[in-house]
Order: sequence, then structure tokens, then C-alpha cells
Amino acid sequence: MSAERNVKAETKEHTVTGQIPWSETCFGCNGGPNEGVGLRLAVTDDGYVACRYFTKECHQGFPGFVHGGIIASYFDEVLWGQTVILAPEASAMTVEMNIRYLSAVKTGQEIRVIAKPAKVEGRHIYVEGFLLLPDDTVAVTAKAHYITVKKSNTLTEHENERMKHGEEPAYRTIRF
Ligand SMILES: CCCCCCCCCCCC(=O)SCCNC(=O)CCNC(=O)[C@H](O)C(C)(C)COP(=O)(O)OP(=O)(O)OC[C@H]1O[C@@H](n2cnc3c(N)ncnc32)[C@H](O)[C@@H]1OP(=O)(O)O
Repeated sequence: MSAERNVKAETKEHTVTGQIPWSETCFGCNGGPNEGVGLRLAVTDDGYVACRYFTKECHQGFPGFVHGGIIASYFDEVLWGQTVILAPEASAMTVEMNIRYLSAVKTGQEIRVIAKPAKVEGRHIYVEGFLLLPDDTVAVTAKAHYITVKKSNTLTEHENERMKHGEEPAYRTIRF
């Protein structure tokens, strides 16, 4: 994905085939009204992890705009979703992330955050992604590097159990 400003993505509709389970205790995915970000990670039939998300007022930095640290959380979460697909027997932790903020992201609008099919090299998983505004402008791009770890080092038994089963997707298609 280009890092130029004001680039519009060429989009098409993608079919959602599943949803990665979410955790009540994770800041990125717990769905309380204000406590967490509340992302839901859809998996598409062509190997993307994607999320439609309505940006919250309580996540603003400058008035009316989403805080950059919250945007980093969007990516940490959505890009991490690729590690679930690629290393289902393990879990993975972020060791590096690079984010390019190209356009400000307003609160109170539906954005999409997308993780591309990723690359695995042993314990290393490299994932790239992008954030689309409602008019398909690429507002943010990101690259992250994850290292696989034993599941028991990161997830509770209850979460491990939930990870074994898919979840009913919140939506059936997503455009990006
Ligand atoms: C229903 C439930 C849903 C649950 C939903 C939950 C979703 C949560 C998603 C959020 C994800 C996060 O934010 S995770 C939180 C932020 N990240 C962290 O706190 C990670 C901190 N780092 C660590 O704890 C450690 O570095 C580990 C565990 C990742 C790796 O340690 P280790 O297992 O002892 O392995 P080690 O030999 O040191 O490193 C392994 C390889 O990684 C490389 N490596 C290690 N650190 C780095 C680094 N910063 N940058 C580059 N490379 C690195 C090493 O060079 C080595 O390469 P080589 O020699 O093998 O080539």
C-alpha cells in the first residue's frame, strides 16, 4: 500500500468467512461502551483480516480526531489477527510496529482496518495493513512484526478454549 497522502484505494466487496474470538479482558477487543476499543476481527475468504469500526468520541486526542495511540491499538489488534490464521497452535506478541499517519481520522465515523495476508519465517510473522476512511482514502498504513509464543504464556484457559472455535461474524461482507 502506498504511503502517499490522499490516495484512494481501489475497493471490492470481500466475503467474510469467520470471526476471530474476542476477549473480555483485552483493551483492543472488549466491547464495553467506553472501556475498550471493541474491534471485531473478520476473516475473509481470500486471507485478509478486516474490521469495520465506528470511531468513538472517548478516543479523541485533538478535538474531533482519534488519538494516534488508539489508532496504533487498532493496528496492533487487527494485524495480530493474521497471526491467529498463520500460527493457530501458538499465540504471538508484537515486537515492532511502524505506523504512518497520512490523514487525520475523525471520531464518529465508520472506518475499516485491514491486515493483508502475512509472511511467516519461523517464529517471526510480518504483517502489513491499512486504514480506510469512509470515502476509501488510505489514512494510515502500518507494518508489524510478531513473535510466536506458547499459548499458555499469553491467554487464559478460558480464552484458549474460545480460540478453538470460530465465532459468528458480525457482518458477511466488507469492502476494501
Ligand atoms: C479469545 C482471546 C483473544 C485475545 C486477543 C488478544 C489480542 C492481543 C493482541 C495484542 C498484541 C500485543 O500488543 S503484545 C504486547 C506488546 N508486546 C510485548 O510486550 C512483547 C515483549 N517482548 C517479549 O515478551 C519477548 O521479546 C518475546 C516473548 C516476544 C520473545 O522472547 P523469547 O520467547 O524469550 O524469544 P527471544 O529468543 O528473545 O526472541 C525470539 C526472536 O524474536 C526476536 N525479537 C525479540 N524482540 C524483538 C524486537 N523488539 N524487535 C525485533 N526482534 C525481536 C529475537 O531477535 C529472536 O529472533 P531470532 O533469533 O529467533 O531470529
